[in-house]
Amino acid sequence: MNPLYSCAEIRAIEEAAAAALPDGVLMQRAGQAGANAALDLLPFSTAKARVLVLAGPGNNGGDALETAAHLAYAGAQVSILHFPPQSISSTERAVALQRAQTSDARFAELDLAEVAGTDWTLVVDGLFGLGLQRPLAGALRELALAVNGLTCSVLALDLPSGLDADTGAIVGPDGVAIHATHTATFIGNKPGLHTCDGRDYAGLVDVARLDIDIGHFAPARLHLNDVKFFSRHLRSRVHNSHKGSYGNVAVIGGARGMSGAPLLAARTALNSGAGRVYALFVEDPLPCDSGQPELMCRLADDFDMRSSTLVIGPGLGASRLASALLARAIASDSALLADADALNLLAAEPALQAALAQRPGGCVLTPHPLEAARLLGATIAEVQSDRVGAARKLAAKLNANVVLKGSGTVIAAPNGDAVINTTGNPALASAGTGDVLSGLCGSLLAQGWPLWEAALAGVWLHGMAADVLVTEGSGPIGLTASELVPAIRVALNRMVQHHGR
Ligand SMILES: NC(=O)C1=CN([C@@H]2O[C@H](COP(=O)(O)OP(=O)(O)OC[C@H]3O[C@@H](n4cnc5c(N)ncnc54)[C@H](O)[C@@H]3O)[C@@H](O)[C@H]2O)[C@@H](O)CC1
Ligand SMILES: [K+]
Repeated sequence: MNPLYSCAEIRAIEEAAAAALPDGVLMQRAGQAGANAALDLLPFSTAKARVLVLAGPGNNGGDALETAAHLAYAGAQVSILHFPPQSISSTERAVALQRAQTSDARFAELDLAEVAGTDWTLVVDGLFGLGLQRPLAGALRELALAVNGLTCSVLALDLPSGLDADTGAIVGPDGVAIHATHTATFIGNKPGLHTCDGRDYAGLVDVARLDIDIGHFAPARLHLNDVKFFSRHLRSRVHNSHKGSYGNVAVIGGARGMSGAPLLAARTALNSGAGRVYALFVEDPLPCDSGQPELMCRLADDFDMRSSTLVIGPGLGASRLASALLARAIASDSALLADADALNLLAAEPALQAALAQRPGGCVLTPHPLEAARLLGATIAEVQSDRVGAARKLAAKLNANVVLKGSGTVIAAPNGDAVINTTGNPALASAGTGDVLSGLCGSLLAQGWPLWEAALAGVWLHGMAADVLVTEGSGPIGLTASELVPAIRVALNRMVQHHGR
C-alpha cells in the first residue's frame, strides 16, 4: 500500500538487487523506464520532438544517458548537456555514456541562452538523484533556474535535482531545485516527493520498480495515505438508530473575540455525522449559532467533559481559565483532540505535556509547523527540514497521534508508523481550515473511530473536499473554510456509499 522508502533503504534494496543481477542491468532498466516516461510526454511523431537531456556526473546522469540513447533511437532530436564525473565513473555509467555517444543524440556545450531560447518539447533532468551532497551552485544553479523558466514539460529522473529525497526540502542554504512536471522515480517511492517542497517540485510521480524482486523490499514504516488504511471504519447507517448512536462532540474554545473558530469546528463535527455537538466558550458564550442552530452553545466551565469527545483549542486563548480547561480535558477519560491554542498552552507548560503523555487513551494533536516547533523546542525551519522526523518525534514525546499540517500533511503514531497525505491543495492555506479539520477528526472519534484511523480519514477527507472544490473552480484562490463543510459531508457520504459496510 504505497510504501515510501528512505534514501538508505533504497540504497540497500538496490545493492541487494544488483548483487543478483548482471552488471549494469538496473541502470539500463532505469534508462528504459525514463525513456518510456519521456515518450508518454512527446507527440506521436517523435521526430518533431526536441528533447534536452541534463546528465549529471553520477549514476543519475547514467540514467539520463541511457534515456537519451533510447529517445534518439526512437527518432527524437536529443541534445545532451553532459557533466562528466570529476573522478572515476561507475562502469555502468561509462557504458551508458558510450551508448549515448554512439546514438544520434547531440552532445551540446552549456549555453544558457540556448537552453532558455530553444523551443524544447521536453527537458529530462538527470543531474542529481540520491547522491546530492550540497546545494546546486554556480553554473548548475544557473542551469536549474533557466530550466525553471521554460514552459515545456520537465521529467525528473528519480527525483528533481536539488531536492532532498528523504525530506522534500530543497537542499540549501540558498538552494534551488529543478521544477519538474513529472517524476519517474526508481526502485521505490520516496517521502521527499510528497511533502514540504516535494509536491510542488516533483509534479506527477510514477514509480518504476525496475523489476526488482519483492523479497528485497523490507516492510516500510512510512506510507502514502490510502483509503484502505481506514475504509473498514466507514459504516453505513442502520435504520434503527438515533442521535445518541453517533456520539457527542464538545468543541472547547471561543475566548472573547474568538467565537468563529469553535463554531467552524463544531459545524464541521455536526455536518460530518456526530449525533450532538456542543460549542463551548471560555467566557461569554453565544446564545446560539444562528447559522447552525442545531449546535448547543454553553459556558465551558460548567460542562461535564465525560459526556463527549473533546476537541480543545480553536480560539481557546492563553488565559489561566483556558489552561485549567485543558488540564481538565487531559485528565478526563474522553477521546481528545488538541489543536491551535491548546497546543501553545501545552508548549508553555511542561506539566500539561507530562499529563498528556501519560494519558492512557492517547490523543490526536493537529499542529501546523509553528505549533510543532514550539512543542519540540525547535525552529519552524528545523521542523520543515524534516517533517516526517519532526512528526515522529512529537508523537513519541507526547504519546500522541500527530497530524503535522502543511503541503504533504504527515500523520505519525507514537510507535513510529507514519503516513504522508496525498489529497489537498493550496486552497487549504487559509484561515479556519485547521478548525474544520479538528472538528472533522473529532466527529469521527465521537462516532467510534480509533485515533489513528480518525486522523488518517480526517486529513484525507479534508484534502479531498478542497480538491473537489478546486476542480469545480471555487479555489484555490479565495476558497473559505466554511465552504469545506458541505464538501466534506458529500465526500464522506460518497465514501460510505462506496466502501461502507
Ligand atoms: N547504482 C545503481 O545501481 C542505480 C542507481 N540509480 C541512479 O543513481 C542515482 C544515485 O547515483 P549516485 O550515487 O551516483 O548519485 P548522483 O548521481 O545523484 O550524484 C552523485 C554525484 O554528484 C556529485 N554531486 C553531489 N552533489 C553535487 C552538487 N551539489 N554539485 C555538484 N556535484 C554534486 C557527487 O560528487 C557525485 O559525483 C539514483 O538517484 C538513481 O538515479 C539507478 O540507475 C538505479 C540503479
Ligand atoms: K534528477
